[in-house]
Amino acid sequence: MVKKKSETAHTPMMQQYLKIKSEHSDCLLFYRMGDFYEMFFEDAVDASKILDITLTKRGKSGGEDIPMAGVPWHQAEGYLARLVAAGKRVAVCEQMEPPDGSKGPVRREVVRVVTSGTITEAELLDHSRSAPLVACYRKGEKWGLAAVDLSCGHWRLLEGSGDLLLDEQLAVMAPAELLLTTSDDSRHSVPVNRPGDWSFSPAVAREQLERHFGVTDWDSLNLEQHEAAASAVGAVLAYLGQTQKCALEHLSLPVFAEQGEGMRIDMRSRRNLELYCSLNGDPKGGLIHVLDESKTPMGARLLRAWIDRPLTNLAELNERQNAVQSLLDDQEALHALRHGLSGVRDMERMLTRIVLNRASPRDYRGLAEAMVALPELYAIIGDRSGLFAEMVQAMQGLESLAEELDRAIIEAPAQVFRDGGVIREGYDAELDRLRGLALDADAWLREYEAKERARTGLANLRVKYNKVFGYFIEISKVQAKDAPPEYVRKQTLVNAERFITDELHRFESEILGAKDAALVREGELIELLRRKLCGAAASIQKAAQAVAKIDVLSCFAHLARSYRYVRPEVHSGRSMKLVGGRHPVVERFLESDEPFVANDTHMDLKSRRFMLLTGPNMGGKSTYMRQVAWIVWLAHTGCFVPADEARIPLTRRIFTRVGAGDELTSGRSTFMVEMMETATILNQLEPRSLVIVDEIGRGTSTWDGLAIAWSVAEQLIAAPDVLTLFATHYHELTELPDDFDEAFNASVTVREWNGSVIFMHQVIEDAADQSYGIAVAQLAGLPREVIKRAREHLFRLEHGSELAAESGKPQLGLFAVAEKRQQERDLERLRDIETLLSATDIESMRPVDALLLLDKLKNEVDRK
Ligand SMILES: Nc1ncnc2c1ncn2[C@@H]1O[C@H](COP(=O)(O)OP(=O)(O)OP(=O)(O)O)[C@@H](O)[C@H]1O
Repeated sequence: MVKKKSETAHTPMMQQYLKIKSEHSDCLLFYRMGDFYEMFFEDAVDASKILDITLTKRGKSGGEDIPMAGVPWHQAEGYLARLVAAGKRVAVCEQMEPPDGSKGPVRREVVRVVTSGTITEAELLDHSRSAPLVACYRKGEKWGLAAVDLSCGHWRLLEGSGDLLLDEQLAVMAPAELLLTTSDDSRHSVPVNRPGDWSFSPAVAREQLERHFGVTDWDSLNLEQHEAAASAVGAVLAYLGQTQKCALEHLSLPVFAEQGEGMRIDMRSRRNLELYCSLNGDPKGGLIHVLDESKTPMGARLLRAWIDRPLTNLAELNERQNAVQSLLDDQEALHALRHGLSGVRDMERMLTRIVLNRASPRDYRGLAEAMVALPELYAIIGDRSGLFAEMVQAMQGLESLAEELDRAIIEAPAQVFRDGGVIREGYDAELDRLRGLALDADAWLREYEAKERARTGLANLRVKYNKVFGYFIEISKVQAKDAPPEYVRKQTLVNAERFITDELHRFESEILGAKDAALVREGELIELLRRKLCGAAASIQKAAQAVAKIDVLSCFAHLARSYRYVRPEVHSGRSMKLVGGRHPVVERFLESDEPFVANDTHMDLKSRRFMLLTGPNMGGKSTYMRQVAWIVWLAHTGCFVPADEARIPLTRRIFTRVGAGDELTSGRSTFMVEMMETATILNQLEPRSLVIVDEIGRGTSTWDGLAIAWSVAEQLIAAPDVLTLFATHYHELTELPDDFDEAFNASVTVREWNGSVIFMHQVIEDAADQSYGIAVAQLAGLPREVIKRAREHLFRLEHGSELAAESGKPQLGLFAVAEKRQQERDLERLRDIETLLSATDIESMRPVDALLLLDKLKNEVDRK
């Protein structure tokens, strides 16, 4: 702990620092001093460790050195990123006036608090995903969420009830920062802030909306009926007010749109299906990576959002599919669109930085280029109807602003405004004049010199410049006496006299001031442009969203064309027909000499609602089941699907239980995770669910495992309106179709050749004949001795009863063993009850003890 001396003993600057720091005690303070942001005391010590920068000292406090560390202002972004990533909040304190040596320290103010949910700098953000600030308001079971992506200006408001749905929605939103009320003690892995319960209120939302957006028509936001969401909006806006301290014109209005539920897929299933990354954490193995062939950052983010939140509204889905089809049918337009899109940079985030006054000259240039590209894009789209009509409309009307911005900003501006030169020549006459003044100074001086020589007749009159006197006229000693009276003598040298004139003086102040004046003029022009852009912010955001949509739709069309995806027919019936289905990720990563084997899937609610999939390890069961899940999922996003033909029932939920790794860090074993996933499925099943179960009951004894798998399978078969694909290594389960008409067997084929196995990856409608586990183990390189011994054991186990009959010892069948164990356990329990009762003296018992005993006995019985 660094001791602080009383404030009066500090320099005025340090007093100012301490005052500002005390107002932002929960933040690290970036205190602007000239070209650096300096940090002092503990902030300096912390930052020097996190950023690996030198810790120095400046002045003393209580007799001890004050630690200091600093970062150059023009490199602040990278340092901010690292501090925020390390969980810090940083208050950025700027000099609010030019330094003036005569008075005390210059006025400084905190202009912004950087937190993980309020970052806007390109370097600190992943272009392909949004990182929203989310406020969560809870009242009993009910909750409201308000998510705002400050860097793009989008809102998303949700309401619902129950923790399960809330956790699911929060996980999909993936907030960068969460705002909670003080009573909300839920645990989260993202930074949490509690901005004060007062701010979670519709009244605050109203007041803030009026202040920031001039909104008085509260009804238009549809928040009146959604108090929980409105309360969350209040918290977000109040927090942004506290941390951003500037206008937020780029934010769209927080309108509560009835989103309908959409398809629900819990976070575990998303992980199991490898949506964002492969199970081993590699993003390249995730579906998003494989599908994201978008051209713009806005497109990449929207693609993720569409895949993240599949639709269950058939009309909306159809609109998307129609748009994709229309581009697929017009290759020329598709090619031209994708070409046009590739030059469009991140309009949304550049605009945000411009509105928040944090932009670099390159943001202005980038936005100019993006806006200039819009007419070309809507010209290609032409008069297509449906979704396209809306998009074209959103992109129109910005032409003159785009033209002006393009005319104003040079082609390749510098990273910072400091040295000027950002505005093009010819854009502003006054700027051109000021710049011209500086440039033409030499010519003017030569002209002036010639004019004065001619006027005075002094042949050796010279106009010169030095740093001490500035511009002056020098005349040799001999001729100096003939200098005209308006020449004012400034200095006498051995051989010459130096003079100044009013005209020269005026010129000098103009020249010396011209550069500064040009910079100031440029600043004014940029500010004017900025205001115009702020005024058009909502339209530009809409245009950016239209660009994002065009990008995603053309990406879908491109995927369909490049990888042979077909348009799925999503229908309100219950049957599924996939012909030649493929796994979108696996098919891309296979070596070229190893083609992906396409497979069909036919399911319906009557006789084919439960597929029991058996077959050897490595046979392709997991791949097959995931491919079915992916095709169903993608079909609900508007994306075409990897198959030759696809007819898919409208699906409301996808559940998966897929061989998870241990979640040791969360203190759960493999078996525990398996059971939790299974419980989630069985407890939440609802009509129109698709269930994928890839192995169940492996982490425990064979008997327990088989018994659990069997009863889970029965439950799934009985569930109304649910389609299930169930892979297992328990061959005993292949008997299920004998007992249930709704179930059928399928297996992945394998061939034996020269004592080895060859995986055919073909799914056929039959149970697997054997398991090939030992053959796969041999392929994996298990020592020969172990394989040999395993074969002997296998033979003994498989022929156990025959061997036993031969040896005279009785052998029990699978269920006979389980039954015998159960009997033994029952007997044991009965003995426990007997012992308890015989040790009881009823005579001496108080009524309450009798009741307690009864309760104990009942528990024993219930345990059964
Ligand atoms: N249809 C297919 N066409 C081509 N290769 C495939 C196909 N399906 C699977 N494969 C290949 O086989 C490998 C193993 O497949 P998968 O993991 O699906 O087998 P599995 O039967 O689930 O095995 P296990 O029971 O051990 O989990 C995959 O990584 C893939 O390389």
